[in-house]
Amino acid sequence: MTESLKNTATTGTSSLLSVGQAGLAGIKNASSTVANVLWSDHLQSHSTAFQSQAARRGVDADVIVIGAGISGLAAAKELVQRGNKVIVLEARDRIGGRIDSRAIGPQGASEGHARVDMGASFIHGKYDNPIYDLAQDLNIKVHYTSPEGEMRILDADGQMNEDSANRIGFNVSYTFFDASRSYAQNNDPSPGESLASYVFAKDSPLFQGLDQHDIESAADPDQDQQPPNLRWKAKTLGRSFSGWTGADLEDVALRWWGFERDTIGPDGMVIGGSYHKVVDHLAGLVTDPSAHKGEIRLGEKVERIHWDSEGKLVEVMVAAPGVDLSAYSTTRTYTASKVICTLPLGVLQRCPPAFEPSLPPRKQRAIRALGYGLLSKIAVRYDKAWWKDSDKATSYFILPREGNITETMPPCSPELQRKLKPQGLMVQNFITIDGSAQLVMFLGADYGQAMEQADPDECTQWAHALFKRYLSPNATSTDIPPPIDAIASSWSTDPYSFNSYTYIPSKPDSKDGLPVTPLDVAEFAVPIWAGALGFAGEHTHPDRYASVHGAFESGIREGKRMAIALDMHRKGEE
Ligand SMILES: Cc1cc2nc3c(=O)[nH]c(=O)nc-3n(C[C@H](O)[C@H](O)[C@H](O)COP(=O)(O)OP(=O)(O)OC[C@H]3O[C@@H](n4cnc5c(N)ncnc54)[C@H](O)[C@@H]3O)c2cc1C
Repeated sequence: MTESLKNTATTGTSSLLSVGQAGLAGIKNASSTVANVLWSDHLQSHSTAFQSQAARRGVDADVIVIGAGISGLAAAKELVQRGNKVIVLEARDRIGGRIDSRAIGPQGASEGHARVDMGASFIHGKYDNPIYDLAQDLNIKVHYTSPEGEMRILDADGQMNEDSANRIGFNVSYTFFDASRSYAQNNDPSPGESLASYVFAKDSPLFQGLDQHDIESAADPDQDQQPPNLRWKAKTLGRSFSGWTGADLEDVALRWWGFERDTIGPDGMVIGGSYHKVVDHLAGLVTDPSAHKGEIRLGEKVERIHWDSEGKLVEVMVAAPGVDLSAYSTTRTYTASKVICTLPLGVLQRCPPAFEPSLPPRKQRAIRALGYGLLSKIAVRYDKAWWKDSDKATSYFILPREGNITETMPPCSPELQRKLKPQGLMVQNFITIDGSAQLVMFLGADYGQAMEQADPDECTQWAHALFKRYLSPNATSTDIPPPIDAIASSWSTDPYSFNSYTYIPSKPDSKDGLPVTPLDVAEFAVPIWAGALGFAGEHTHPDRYASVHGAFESGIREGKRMAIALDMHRKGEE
């Protein structure tokens, strides 16, 4: 956060750092105090007009939206376009939340220079997906993997022939995306059964067609033993899908796997770290200067949400991050008829604001019981690409080596290493727009935790060594340049996210002992406080949780619902 933001937030004077189409550059360069000051000046006039209208009604806005991630921005856009006054309160000094197109390299985030998407980078499903449609409208380049797949399974020893690699690759994606889903639907797995119990079962399609001898003589990979036969490789590759679920497959419920009605068609990778264009576009619509209806305020951490049921108002109290809440005079209160809360599940679980009155038991159960997993990334940038297929959005899967399963484990203590199960690592060739070359490693669940706890420089060296060994095993070290930059994510400790996305766990709720189901996700979509407090965010969409498109749709859903309620109120139809 910049000094100017910190100051305004703690003194309680105006921190009217809003986002407007013309001002997006100011937001992107939020580290530049000069840009902020200039932008604040511009906003003073904009907000004065806004406040004088609101003041007449004794409230700051019709609706306050908490969080400027994609769900909050979608909700705010919907409300503004339907004629409502909206303030979006965002704790960070940037918009986008778990969409985080980070500048990498010396030039910063100016247009045409390198960025990398450290949060969402794929558009999952081409059809029935509003994010794909938006990307088309905004001319965002999306790379679609061909049906044959630009997927390379890599074995540092070069022992695996192409046929075996293809077979394993097919088995893993078929088992994970098709067979397990139809098994769960056509059978009646108990709520406690895990996705792993099907995927790694002895007769699982994961092992179909693999060498019979290998299958019979397979050692249990969990026993930290040799031999890396094909069955073992398929299993370690299968484990790398903890990046997809955010959790070990042992922790994900089989029963609800494939229950969702999700988007259709292939996944596409957003090129050049440009996912931010989607949120920038929505922010522009929210703060459209011709409408003067919406504002986005950064550096406003919501600490308390109070419903005045008699006055039919909701008060939202904000504090500068780190400010002691007992010093209420240093905070600011916003008042509105309604509030939409898009705080991530991780924030609601670990560091929620005070809800007054407290959240009803069913909402509390949903918060407690749902799983919230981790996907981490480390992006390493080079002057030029030295690996094959650097012009394609290739996914490389690095498999552990025989006799050296710790090599593919992030740098961590021997105790932690003993807890990690051997698993493959997905590395994405990340297509840039500035001519530089980037490799991004995806690490799910425990691997992500270990990486995010480690020293970033050590992680970079570890990732670089793995890339060298696996992506170009025959090159001499002089052929391969050292990295020029690297960024590692920190989603697990980020106080505005605390991990990455929702999953439905196989473990029952710790308090009532009952199974967790998609109804717990649906529970979030139910507004409370006589409709004054609504909820949006990826964790509130039973069909499309854990995704950008799900979060977006949840925001549109809540924005629309509140706009209708406000219209009815204005017409006296309540
Ligand atoms: C590493 C990673 C990779 C991913 N990859 C993909 C992908 O490829 N494709 C895909 O579809 N999805 C992906 N996802 C999931 C997707 O990014 C999320 O589902 C989606 O962006 C969530 O949007 P949201 O609006 O629900 O939440 P968020 O984006 O988290 O928005 C919530 C906002 O609330 C703010 N906030 C938090 N606390 C406070 C507070 N106290 N006061 C005020 N504001 C607060 C946060 O700063 C944040 O801006 C990925 C996520 C991660 C982390």
